[in-house]
This record gives sequence, C-alpha cells and structure tokens, in this order.
Amino acid sequence: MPDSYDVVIIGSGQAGNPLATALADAGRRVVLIEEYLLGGSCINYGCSPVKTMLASAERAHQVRTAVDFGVLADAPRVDMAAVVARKDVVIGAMREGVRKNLTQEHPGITVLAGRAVFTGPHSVRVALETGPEKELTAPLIFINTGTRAAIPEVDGLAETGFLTTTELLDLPELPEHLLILGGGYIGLEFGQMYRRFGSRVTIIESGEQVLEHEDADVCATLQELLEAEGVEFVLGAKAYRASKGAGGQITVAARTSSGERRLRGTHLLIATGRTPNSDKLNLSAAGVRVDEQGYIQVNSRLQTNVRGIYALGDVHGGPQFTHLSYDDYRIVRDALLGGKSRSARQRPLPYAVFTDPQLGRIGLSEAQAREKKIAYRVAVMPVSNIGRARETGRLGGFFKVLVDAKDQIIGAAILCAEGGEIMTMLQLAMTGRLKYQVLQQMIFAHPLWAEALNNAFAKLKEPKK
Ligand SMILES: Cc1cc2nc3c(=O)[nH]c(=O)nc-3n(C[C@H](O)[C@H](O)[C@H](O)COP(=O)(O)OP(=O)(O)OC[C@H]3O[C@@H](n4cnc5c(N)ncnc54)[C@H](O)[C@@H]3O)c2cc1C
Ligand SMILES: NC(=O)c1ccc[n+]([C@@H]2O[C@H](COP(=O)([O-])OP(=O)(O)OC[C@H]3O[C@@H](n4cnc5c(N)ncnc54)[C@H](O)[C@@H]3O)[C@@H](O)[C@H]2O)c1
Repeated sequence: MPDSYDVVIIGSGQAGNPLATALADAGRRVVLIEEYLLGGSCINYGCSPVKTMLASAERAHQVRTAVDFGVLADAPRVDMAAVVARKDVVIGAMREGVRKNLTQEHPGITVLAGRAVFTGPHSVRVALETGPEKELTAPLIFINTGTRAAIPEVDGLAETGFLTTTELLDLPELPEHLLILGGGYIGLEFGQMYRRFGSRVTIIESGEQVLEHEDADVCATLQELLEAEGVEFVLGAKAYRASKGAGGQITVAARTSSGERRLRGTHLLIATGRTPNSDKLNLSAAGVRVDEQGYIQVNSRLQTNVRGIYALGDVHGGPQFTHLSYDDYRIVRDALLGGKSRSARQRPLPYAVFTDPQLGRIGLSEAQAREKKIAYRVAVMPVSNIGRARETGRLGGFFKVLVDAKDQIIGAAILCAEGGEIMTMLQLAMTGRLKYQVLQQMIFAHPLWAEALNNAFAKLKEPKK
C-alpha cells in the first residue's frame, strides 16, 4: 500500500525547503525527498561554498597587494586543504540548519533520503538510501530537482578526465595550471579565485566575449581587469578535442579565428552551463512535458501540464538563480495558502557576478533596450571618479545606468567593488519608481560607495547610433 500525503516535494532546493515548512505549518502532511544533500546546490556545491572560498582568495590578494598600501608582507602561501576545510565548516553549519529545520522543527514533514521517480500523475516511488523502496501518493507534487553541469561534446573529454565545480570545490591541492572551458559566471568567478590562490588560469570561451548576455563594454572591461591579475583568455574558441599526455598534462585543441590552438594545463574545469535533473524522474509516467533541452514546461504559475504537479527553480528553465527559486516558492505558497495569483514572468531579475570588482545587474542592458526599441539615455561613470574608490585603491570598473524618457531608471550594470549592493539601491529606486533626480539629490553618508549615485547621472547622454 502506498503511503498517502497531502504534498510530495522532490528535491531539497531553494524552493522545496521553505515550501515544505510553509505547508507543514499550514497543517499539510508533507514528504520531502532528497537523493543527495539537504540544502541542494546553493548551500552545498553552488553559491555558498564558492563565495566562502572567494573570501579566502580575496585574503590572498590583499596580502599580495599589501605593499601598495604601505604594509610589508611576505608573498602569501595558500594551503588549499585549509581553504577547503574552512569552506566545509561554513557550509556544514548551513546544511545542519536546513536539516534541523526540516526534521526537528517541523513535525509535519517527513524527510526521505533517496531518489524519487514518478510512477503516475500522483504517485512516486523512492529508492531509499537505506535499501527498500517506498511508494507515495499525493494530490500535489512539487519538482525542485535543479540542474547539474552540462558536459559539452568534445572528443576525448571523458578519457582525459575533467572537473566540474562540485569536484573542484573539494580539491585539497592547488592546480598548477587550470584550464576552464566556459567564460560565464562560473568561469569568471573560479578563474579569478584560482588565479588569486596562485594557479595559472586559462579561460577558453566559445563566444566572442565573456558573459554572453552582457553589454560588450562591460564584458571587455571585466576581462581587462582579470587579465591585469594574470588570467588568460582565449575567446571565439571551438574546443573539439581533449587529451592527456603521459606526464598527466591535459591538452585542449580548439579552433579560433586566428587559427588552431593547443591549450595545455594540469586540470580542466568544465563550466559551459547546466542541464536539468529531469531525465531521471520518469516524467513520462506522469505525462509531464519538457522542452527539447529537458527543462520542465510550466505556465506563469509554475504549474506543469499535469494538474497538481508544479516545477520550481532551475529545473523549469529560464535564468538560474537562488533568489528566483526562492521566489518560485513564494508564488506557490501565496497561491495555495493565500489565494493570491502572481506571475513568475513579471518579476525583476537582479543578479551579481562575484568577481572583484563585482558586476551588479538589474533591468535592461543597453543591447536589450536597443532590441526592444525603448528610447533611453545612458550615463557612464568610471569608478575611478569615486572618492571611496581612491581611498581604498579599488579603482576598476564603471557605473552604467539607463534612464527612459520619463526619467525612470530602466537598467543598470554596476562594475565596481560592492557592485551588487549598489545595484540593489538602484533596484529599490526602480521598484519605488523614483526618478533618477531623486538619487542625484539624495544626501548619502560620506564617503560611502552609495554617494556615487549623486554623480552617476551627471553625464546622461543619448545612445551612440
Ligand atoms: C558553482 C555555482 C555557483 C552558483 N552561484 C550562485 C550565486 O552566487 N547566486 C545565485 O543566485 N545562484 C548561484 N548559483 C545557482 C544556484 O545554485 C541555483 O540557481 C539555486 O540553487 C536553485 O536551485 P534549485 O532550487 O532549482 O535546486 P537545487 O538547489 O539545485 O536542488 C535540487 C535538489 O534536488 C535533488 N534531486 C535531484 N533529482 C532528484 C530526485 N530524482 N530525487 C530526489 N532528489 C533529487 C538534488 O540532489 C538537489 O539537492 C550557482 C550555481 C553553481 C553551480
Ligand atoms: N553569481 C551568480 O549568480 C552565479 C555564479 C555561478 C553560477 N551561477 C549560475 O550557474 C549557471 C551556470 O554557470 P555557467 O558559468 O556554467 O554557465 P553560463 O551559461 O553562465 O556560461 C557558460 C559559458 O560557456 C560558454 N560555452 C558553452 N559551450 C562551450 C564550449 N563547448 N566551449 C567553450 N565555451 C562554451 C558559453 O558561451 C557561456 O559563455 C549560470 O547560468 C548561473 O545561473 C550564478
């Protein structure tokens, strides 16, 4: 006999966990199934471990550049095992918090360790870690199974051996020369991090610029700043073969516009995007539709084509961020418990790339504004104009803010130390529909980074044709 519940949640991701607690608090009998680690990718092998290790890399950078600030220090020696151990302590505490919340603080939740597969539209089978299988039924099923690294088709890749971020984050030694396939979020954050730890780093990107969706000026400046730290880039590179030499050296062969390249290193990180964890769910048993890449198709309320089955977070496609998965939870919670209807298609999309300087992004890029034929003016201000930047020696980058015909801010790219935080102020202004002049006239405490918003709009210009 299957065990019957009110709600089945598959995956302990950024939507599944809070949804489990909210529905249990509302008196529903909830079962949450996780095949690997409670807390999902963000806590265990995504955002948090990366940002924790980036903090170690920043320390190394500060020591290396201390002399510029009149502080004498020997060259930093990085103990990767200790860096990884520190990360494990930080994320271990986070994971423990999730475990306690789900298993001790909410008696209405049953947590099962194992892989879930559909056996019908309202039933799943769980292959429990402890051995036996369990059959479950529920009228409501939420899929929050996330993604994994997409592995590109490059001859010889499997035999050569490669790392994904999950393995690299646990590597207790420093790669001598890290090759990174992909110059997106992961490529840039890991590229700078390992360079600062002391590796030689080469980023091999198939596109003509890093961060494929950003304006070319933003990407070029960020690339230059990373190059100044010694990160090497090979752009427009179509990698077609990987091989490993007798001495363990890895070679990636790539075609570029300037000819054939053979890129050699000691380790290879694959960072070419993600693929959804929908293929092992036996979705056909439930009749749930996916797109050609395997992302689960949902409507603006996150419902799949099968009544009672929802997909939340990265597994339904679109931008992949923790805060969006969490917002998916809020949309579903408010619909089920509050009778409110909000669309997942009309929400702001803030994000930050955690390089140094950070790139904080909100709203339209210049290319998107052009594509949508929106009349705009653009203000560009170098970070080196900012007092705080001069004081701290963090001079790289620029603010770029777009304003529409009604003086409303419609988009920003803030490439600056704490660029994510500054972007968030602009997001607040956008949400409150403040005209840019309000920020221009606001009294900010001196000398904060925020103060730069007084001057950022001084040179608002029509875009170049
Ligand atoms: C290296 C890296 C860095 C990142 N940095 C950031 C960042 O700085 N900021 C940001 O916003 N986003 C970042 N992201 C993206 C972010 O981690 C995800 O968008 C976010 O975690 C949302 O995930 P999710 O809720 O969809 O599911 P996840 O958190 O991925 O959870 C899915 C869970 O489902 C489980 N599962 C899968 N299939 C089954 C099954 N059949 N049965 C049972 N369980 C199953 C998995 O084991 C996993 O625990 C990063 C991602 C990576 C890889
Ligand atoms: N700070 C953050 O918010 C953050 C940080 C890390 C990851 N993430 C999330 O994780 C996701 C995955 O990150 P990612 O960097 O793997 O993906 P991405 O989509 O950001 O970048 C992948 C890059 O790889 C390139 N590429 C694709 N195939 C290639 C090939 N065969 N050879 C060389 N280059 C190739 C693409 O052109 C692209 O620039 C992101 O979409 C993001 O949502 C977010």
